[in-house]
Amino acid sequence: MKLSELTSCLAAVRLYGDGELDISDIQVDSRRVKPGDLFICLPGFTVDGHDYARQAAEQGAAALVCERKLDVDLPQLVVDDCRFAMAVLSNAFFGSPSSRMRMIGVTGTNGKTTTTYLIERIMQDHGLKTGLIGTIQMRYDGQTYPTSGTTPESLELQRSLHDMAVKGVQCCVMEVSSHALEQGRVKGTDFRTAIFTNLTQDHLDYHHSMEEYRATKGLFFARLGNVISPWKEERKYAVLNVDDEASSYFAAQTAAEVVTYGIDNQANVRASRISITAKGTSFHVETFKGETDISLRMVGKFNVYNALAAITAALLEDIPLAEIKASLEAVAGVAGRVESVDEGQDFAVIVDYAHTPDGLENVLRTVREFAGGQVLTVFGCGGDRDRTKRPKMGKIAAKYSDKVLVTSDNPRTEDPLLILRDIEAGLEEDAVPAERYELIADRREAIRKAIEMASPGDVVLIAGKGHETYQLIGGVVHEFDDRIVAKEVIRGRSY
Ligand SMILES: CC(=O)N[C@H]1[C@@H](OP(=O)(O)OP(=O)(O)OC[C@H]2O[C@@H](n3ccc(=O)[nH]c3=O)[C@H](O)[C@@H]2O)O[C@H](CO)[C@@H](O)[C@@H]1O[C@H](C)C(=O)N[C@@H](C)C(=O)N[C@H](CCC(=O)O)C(=O)O
Ligand SMILES: Nc1ncnc2c1ncn2[C@@H]1O[C@H](COP(=O)(O)OP(=O)(O)OP(=O)(O)O)[C@@H](O)[C@H]1O
Ligand SMILES: N[C@H](CCC[C@H](N)C(=O)O)C(=O)O
Ligand SMILES: [Mg+2]
Repeated sequence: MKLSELTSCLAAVRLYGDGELDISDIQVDSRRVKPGDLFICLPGFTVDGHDYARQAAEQGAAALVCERKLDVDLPQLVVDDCRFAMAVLSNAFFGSPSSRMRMIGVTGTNGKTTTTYLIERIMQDHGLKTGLIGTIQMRYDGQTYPTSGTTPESLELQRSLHDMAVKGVQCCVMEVSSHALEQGRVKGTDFRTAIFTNLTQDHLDYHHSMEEYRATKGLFFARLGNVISPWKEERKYAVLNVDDEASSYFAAQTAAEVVTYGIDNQANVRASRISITAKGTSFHVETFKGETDISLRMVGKFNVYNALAAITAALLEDIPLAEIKASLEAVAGVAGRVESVDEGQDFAVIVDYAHTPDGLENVLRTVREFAGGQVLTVFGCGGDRDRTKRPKMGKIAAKYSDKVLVTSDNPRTEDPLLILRDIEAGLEEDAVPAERYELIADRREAIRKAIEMASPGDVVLIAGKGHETYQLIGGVVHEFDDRIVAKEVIRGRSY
């Protein structure tokens, strides 16, 4: 594609140099630049991509996109905001791939991954070739690819959507994080349906206040309909959880058709008669296309919400309710979400990805409902993330557990002991007796201790890392999987 063709899709831009040269690819990491590539200089949170322009040039970059004219002998597109320019250029370069498939996006503090998995299953079973992008992985056309976060950067996203389109993917369901909305990672992506799960505290390190966090999530609904592909039906849907008060705020922001789901309040898709056991959750659902009973193999009231969101999105795709029911009932669960570790022991061990106060409270309430004995909770909080959630999670863990083992999650660049102390501050504030909790920085050791302590009928909940197969300590990535560690300890205990 010619550089000048690309510039035409950007509003405010100054071009220095030859616009007629061909661009073979786009890169944002100088280390990946190949001859003929366009290098976008991203002013990052840790380093500035402008400092790597020279290296990109040495590796054969054809041109640069930057926020100030650089002293590098290459054609340059000077823009106001490289991150936003990246989204627009990537979408144009890859030929607006989202316009070639049904896009369903899921945002909210908790439940995004689970909801996307449920939707993927329904779409696949219906015979639609479906792609999935989110926290655990990206997968389509029989292949899985690792992801480094929840929502990819716009360049990677458009590249992946393009590949999906080439491989005949008809529908893509993806998680849309608040970081992504703030940074314009999904800018230009043509969503047909935008789903909201819930809004509770997380990421206040990045968004500063709940109002700001909500406003960022609101961008998803406010922008829905801004991108309209000529061949697609123009109808867009905002699927909102009517039991979450943020929904009315989003409803007021969107031009799309609002479709609601919920349990406690009147909704277009509403569940009732909920029954939760240790094996699963059943409920009755009334929808705008009939009613039925559904028995999920996943536990917890929160999974009823995730299922309702998936049902609503699927009905909007004209999938019959009976088919939706069959697909949902076939899902055994999502990796690392209330996942049982069963080595034949006489107590339960559950690994869960709850890493927010609300997530932890939900999973603990569920666990308490079917625990035949004590609840022993192992959890920690990630470093370089919202500090204010730490004491809150400490309080919640103590409220619903008989014993709490406070340990490390991914400390990242923080001192693990200081994170533990932040959590302990919540325990102290609630005057939790010292014998009801322990601080053990080594996660393996904390898991070992909890499992050693368990008696028949007890539940050991290991929260925060779910599917993760690593632990980030300092700058080092260590292999670590709660499920494997728990298995090893249980096996060791039985001999
Ligand atoms: C805060 C944040 O969003 N950071 C993202 C940001 O990193 P950054 O700005 O620090 O990047 P940087 O290291 O400063 O580099 C700046 C630029 O220089 C370039 N560079 C750098 C070195 C070099 O030798 N050559 C070079 O060209 C880099 O490729 C980059 O383009 O840009 C990077 C790549 O473009 C992202 O990977 C990175 O996400 C980091 C890993 C991250 O932790 N993000 C989290 C907070 C996040 O986005 N989470 C959300 C929500 C999670 C959820 O609740 O589900 C998510 O969607 O994952
Ligand atoms: N609808 C829900 N409401 C509240 N908590 C939930 C809900 N669904 C799941 N959870 C809890 O949150 C944890 C994370 O769930 P899930 O991975 O589906 O959320 P997510 O929004 O994708 O998280 P992330 O922001 O990390 O991508 C689960 O392990 C569970 O404990
Ligand atoms: N998407 C979340 C995941 C947190 C998972 C937890 N294990 C941690 O590392 O803090 C985040 O990046 O904040
Ligand atoms: Mg997720």
